[in-house]
Amino acid sequence: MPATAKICGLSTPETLQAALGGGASHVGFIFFPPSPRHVSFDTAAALGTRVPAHVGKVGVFVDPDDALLDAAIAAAGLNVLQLHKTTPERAAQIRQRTGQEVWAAVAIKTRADLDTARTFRDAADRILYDAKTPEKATLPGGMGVRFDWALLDGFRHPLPWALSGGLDTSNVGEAIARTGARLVDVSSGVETGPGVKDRTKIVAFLKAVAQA
Ligand SMILES: O=C(O)c1ccccc1N[C@@H]1O[C@H](COP(=O)(O)O)[C@@H](O)[C@H]1O
Repeated sequence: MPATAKICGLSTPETLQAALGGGASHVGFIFFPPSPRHVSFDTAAALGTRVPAHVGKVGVFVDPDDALLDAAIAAAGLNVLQLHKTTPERAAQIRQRTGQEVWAAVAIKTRADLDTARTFRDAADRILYDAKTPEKATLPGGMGVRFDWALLDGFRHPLPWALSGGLDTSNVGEAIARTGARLVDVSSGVETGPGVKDRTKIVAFLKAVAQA
């Protein structure tokens, strides 16, 4: 079975269509105002209606409150919540309250950072290994930062998982071969500038994943 891919940070019908037409298993919408990929509820609603039922609709959040989650779920018809900078306790509460699938983003720079993944064992449905962005960065993701994939060698994953952080068409094949990832996630690697998704890059990325 080939690996599957989530295209994250979509904000236009054209780039969403490129992701769907190229065979993405998941599409992601960012609900974090400081991000250049942030979408309004109206935009998310318009995009959400175009996504067929077999494709996962992932909302990306940074330690969200209940009001934001409820509004985003209702607007876009989300079925996955990707949580950054959110404690296991809060993630478990969100999962219980919303009944949604929860992905816990775990920021990796050193092997010790993998310990955090274990803390989500009973709180999330999937771990998303992402690279740690610089200390003072505004965004906890979406910056094209990659971590050392060798850190995952021999790690007993506590949950199903996905690989993220600095992936693009040129390195995703190697990333899949090196880590054994069955699901990969990309944002800035399919852009021409911050928040500007490129249809050609999306299609090329998905082709590289399918061929890996
Ligand atoms: O993309 C963003 O702006 C963003 C904002 C807040 C939290 C997460 C965000 N992006 C996530 O980070 C990963 C990695 O991005 P990249 O491929 O390295 O650019 C991405 O998949 C998003 O899920």
